Amino acid sequence: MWSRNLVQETARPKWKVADQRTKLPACPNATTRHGLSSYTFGSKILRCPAAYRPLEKVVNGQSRLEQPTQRRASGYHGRHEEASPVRPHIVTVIRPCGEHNLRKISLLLNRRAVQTYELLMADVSEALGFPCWHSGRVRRLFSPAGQEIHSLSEFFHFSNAFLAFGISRPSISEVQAALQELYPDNPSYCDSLLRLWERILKPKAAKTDSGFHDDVPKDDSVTIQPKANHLQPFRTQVRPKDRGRRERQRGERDNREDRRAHQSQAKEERRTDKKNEPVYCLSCRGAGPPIPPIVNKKSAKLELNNNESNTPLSQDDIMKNLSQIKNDPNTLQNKILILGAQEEPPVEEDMAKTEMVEQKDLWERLPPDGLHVSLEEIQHCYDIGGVVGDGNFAVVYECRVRGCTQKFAMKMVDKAKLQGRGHMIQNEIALLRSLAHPRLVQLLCSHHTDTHVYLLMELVAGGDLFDAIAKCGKFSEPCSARMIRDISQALEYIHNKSIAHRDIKPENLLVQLHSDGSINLKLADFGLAMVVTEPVFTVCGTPTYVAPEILAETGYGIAVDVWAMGVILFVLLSGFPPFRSPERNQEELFHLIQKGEVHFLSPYWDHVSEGAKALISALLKVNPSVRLTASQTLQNSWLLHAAAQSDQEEVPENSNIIINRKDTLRSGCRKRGIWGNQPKLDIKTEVAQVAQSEENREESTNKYREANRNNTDMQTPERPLQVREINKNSHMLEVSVLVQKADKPE
Ligand SMILES: Nc1ncnc2c1ncn2[C@@H]1O[C@H](COP(=O)(O)OP(=O)(O)OP(=O)(O)O)[C@@H](O)[C@H]1O
Repeated sequence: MWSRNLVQETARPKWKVADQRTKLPACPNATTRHGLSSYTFGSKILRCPAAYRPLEKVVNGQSRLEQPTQRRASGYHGRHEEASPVRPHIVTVIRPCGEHNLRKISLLLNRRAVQTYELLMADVSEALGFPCWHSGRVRRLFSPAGQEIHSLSEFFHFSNAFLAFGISRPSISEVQAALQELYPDNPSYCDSLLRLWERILKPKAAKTDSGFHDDVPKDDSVTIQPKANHLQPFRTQVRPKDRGRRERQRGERDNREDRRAHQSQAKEERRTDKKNEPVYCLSCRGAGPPIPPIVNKKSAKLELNNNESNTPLSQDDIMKNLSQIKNDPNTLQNKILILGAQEEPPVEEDMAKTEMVEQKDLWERLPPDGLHVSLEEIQHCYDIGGVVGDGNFAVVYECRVRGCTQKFAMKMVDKAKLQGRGHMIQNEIALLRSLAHPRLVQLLCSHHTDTHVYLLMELVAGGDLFDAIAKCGKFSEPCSARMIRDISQALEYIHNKSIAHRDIKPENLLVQLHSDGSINLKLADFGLAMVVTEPVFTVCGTPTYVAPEILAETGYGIAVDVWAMGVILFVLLSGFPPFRSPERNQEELFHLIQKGEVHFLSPYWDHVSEGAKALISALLKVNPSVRLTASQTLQNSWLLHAAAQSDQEEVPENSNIIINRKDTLRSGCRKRGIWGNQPKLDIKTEVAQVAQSEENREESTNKYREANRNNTDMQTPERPLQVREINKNSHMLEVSVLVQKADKPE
């Protein structure tokens, strides 16, 4: 059993899902399973044949409820009964979307972390690609034999496979396709299940509402609130008493259309705005004082120097100055001044001073920090600009305090999306308030309205490391060393406070661009961070970066962050992660992580120094007690040497670090954490295939260096990646993205 007092959990673990969208051919067959991945739990799936046997091997008829519970003979996993409903549990969910499309996911579920059935449904839906606001979101779950699931206990006892449906009635062929996907090797079992479904789906003029609506288009493009009255046969006709509701919904739809029209009009007007004018929401424009022109990012620097000199000060010096002139550097005003000082473009001094006076007054007009405010107050105080990033729970916008010239990031968290995970954002706010370090994204203040939580943060304008890797493919040793130094500094700081971030990954590392073209990383997203005082057992994180001790459930601590940093260093230098499953099978991936064997494959690693490889090996030690710490990493000789080299290097003007975020944002591949650029495990074949292109790249690299020396414009060849869209023509599926090794350098 889980030891309750050992679980020091403050944040609900995230369920991370591999990409699982499949387009079935007209006649589904075994090949349709290609590319699907499952969430499994290391080698444990292999050790528990009764409860977790692979879906394909399920034999006729019995659900898990009917199967006798088998005790495992070995007792290998002491803390759970293998069939215990509280044990981490792997389930597969299939959502038919039309006759030839379906979406399939496999999830590793930690029963203890699931709080309500509604939350479970929302998470499953989100994992399938239907967020809670989406009309196609999952409304009903069924076992393969057609029993509807109504509660958490049913969900965790019933089956390890489910069919998910939206509001519209599924057709028998959709169900058939889903069953064939679940049990491709067992057609007779599929047939017997299908007979049950035929009975369930048979249209009857029943008196009760089945919860499915036959008048809804199959593509779920219309939002209709579900009416769940379960265990009833599906109904073909709409009850008269539903009409009022439908009309209301139609009214809502009209409103939405109005809103959309308004938005597109606003967009159009923005487009015609003068070049260089900041883009702000037109609807908010009238609400506050007029926006002064964008000037004087240097102003804060001058003021903070206390007019003693015009030379830029480091942030540390500014902090010192601030405390000397009796100001508390942790006040909101000074945090913002300090951040302002980090921005570069020089402007006229006088204007700068005037602006500073304005800015100082402005902070008093901000809504109270940490308190509940109205939307009007938010609109009155802030100008919200364009989107700079989005995550599972939040959208981050560029913003300004009205009347102030400095740009910030406003992270808006939709409370509806949190669904019982409100403590995650509270946790993030509480931790960020207690932290202040140049390698961490700074929280300035927070507000909440009835519907949203607003976090005013330092704006880190260079995108995140995920996008940078997707753009550049891989990085030089000096550049990688510099980034790892930044991450280590951030980790050293939080680990000294016993805080584990628990979600170190490129998406959470923001790229700060300096005027000289150099970059630094800043650590963001503390949603899973926690103070670790004793071993933690909660399974969370992102598969590629998850540490073996998390998977082993032996208790973990801050060392999990260092493991993830080791994975990142590997990715930075090679462009693909150290532990990969060619079939995107999480079971295999977790097995490899727990084995912890790192292979530096030729030719990818041939040109990487032994020092870099040694550091990776020292960071990716399976045993956390012999793994390097963040402080030790900072003392590593390769890191010191290579990072110093990077500090001295001139950054080429055509450095490719500034990336077009649209590709990755739109595709959603960053959300799903896809590493499409991983080489297949059959490396011999691959080596043969890429040998030629490697030669080409070598040649091209030389040309690039030459071009740099001559200062001519040329794109970096160090971009072995191409973004390729698949399923482009299917309106049912969102665009999936594969990042592939290019045959030739660009
Ligand atoms: N201060 C910032 N400045 C610029 N961009 C930011 C900032 N904070 C976040 N972003 C961008 O927004 C994205 C989403 O932010 P964040 O990771 O905090 O959201 P989330 O919903 O909590 O994420 P997750 O899905 O990991 O829980 C980031 O990946 C990053 O690209």
